[in-house]
Amino acid sequence: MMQSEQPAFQIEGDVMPPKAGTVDAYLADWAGQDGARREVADVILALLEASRRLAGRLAEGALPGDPGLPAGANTDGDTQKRIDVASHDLFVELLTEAGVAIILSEEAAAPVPGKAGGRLAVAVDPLDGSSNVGTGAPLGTIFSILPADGPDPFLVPGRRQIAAGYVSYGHTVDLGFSVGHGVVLATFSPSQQRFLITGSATSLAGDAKELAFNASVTPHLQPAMRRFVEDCWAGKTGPRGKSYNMRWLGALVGDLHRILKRKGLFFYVGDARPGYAKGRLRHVYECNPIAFLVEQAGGKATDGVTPLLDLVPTGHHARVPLVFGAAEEVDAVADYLQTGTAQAAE
Ligand SMILES: O=P(O)(O)OC[C@H]1O[C@](O)(COP(=O)(O)O)[C@@H](O)[C@@H]1O
Ligand SMILES: [Mg+2]
Ligand SMILES: [Mg+2]
Repeated sequence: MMQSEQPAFQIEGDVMPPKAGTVDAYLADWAGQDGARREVADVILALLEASRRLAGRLAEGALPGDPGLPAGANTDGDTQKRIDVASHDLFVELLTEAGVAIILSEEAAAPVPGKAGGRLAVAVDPLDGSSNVGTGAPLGTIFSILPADGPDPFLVPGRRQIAAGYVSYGHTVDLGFSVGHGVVLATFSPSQQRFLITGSATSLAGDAKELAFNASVTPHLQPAMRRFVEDCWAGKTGPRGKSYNMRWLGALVGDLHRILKRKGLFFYVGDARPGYAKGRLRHVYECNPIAFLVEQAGGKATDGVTPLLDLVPTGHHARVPLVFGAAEEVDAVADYLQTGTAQAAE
């Protein structure tokens, strides 16, 4: 697992705005003759191939056999479904083939060794939102690519990520990824069996008017967060001065994709329910890639106050509170949490 004898894995270069075409062509252009970039591109292509196969299986639903049948439990105590386990196996197999040294997945207690001598580590939530399986609502895959070095490649600040991305399995199969030059968006074309670039993420530099959070936890939120929510719902004449709408898909990747397309604010912070002191979402393979993508789109991602990418995960499956989206909304949450009052609102 430790590749400390290897040279540091560095990716540098100019910004390359996406242009129409396939993701394969974009990555080939981006990588050029650069060996390190080529390795990253190959890993992203392996992730996309796994996603393509997973999307095909998801589209068949229960016709060949119910993918939602229970198959065990993961380290977080979540019930695993057959499709959780199958998607884990698929991603580990293709990532190992692509030369990844070590893989951290939501569905395995410890990181899984991949290819000996590989220089990259991948953290992945192979199937996000799996409580949606069988309902037709969106599901997702989310991934983070890191250098496979140091005592533990995953227990490092998220700023060390080289690339991150997701695939959202909704009525379209959508990809968002970043190699550190903005967020490229693409949609899978079933007729061409390729991801085709559709553009880049909407700028998240300003404000937004859509909230995404599990509203059923409102009574358990700490007072400052409850006040934030109440002030948002108070609308134009309330302290936040505008009307908010609510969207919650129950799949983080789906909410992320919507926010990258048309802005918004997502939060899953700590609450008073047993086991939820740090929310529900896992630092390494859910929150870090999201923070990387959101910052690349001009937005912010914090644990409520501190930029998430500056924090060191306390364990492979550790949870962390997550607030992300349009920069001004994320700042407003931090103001409420720090002052405990509505004086955050202008
Ligand atoms: O409905 P809940 O339990 O509050 O949590 C929903 C959240 O949990 C998740 O389903 C966790 O991800 P997994 O399905 O990969 O465990 C997120 O996608 C979603 O945002
Ligand atoms: Mg998840
Ligand atoms: Mg999952």
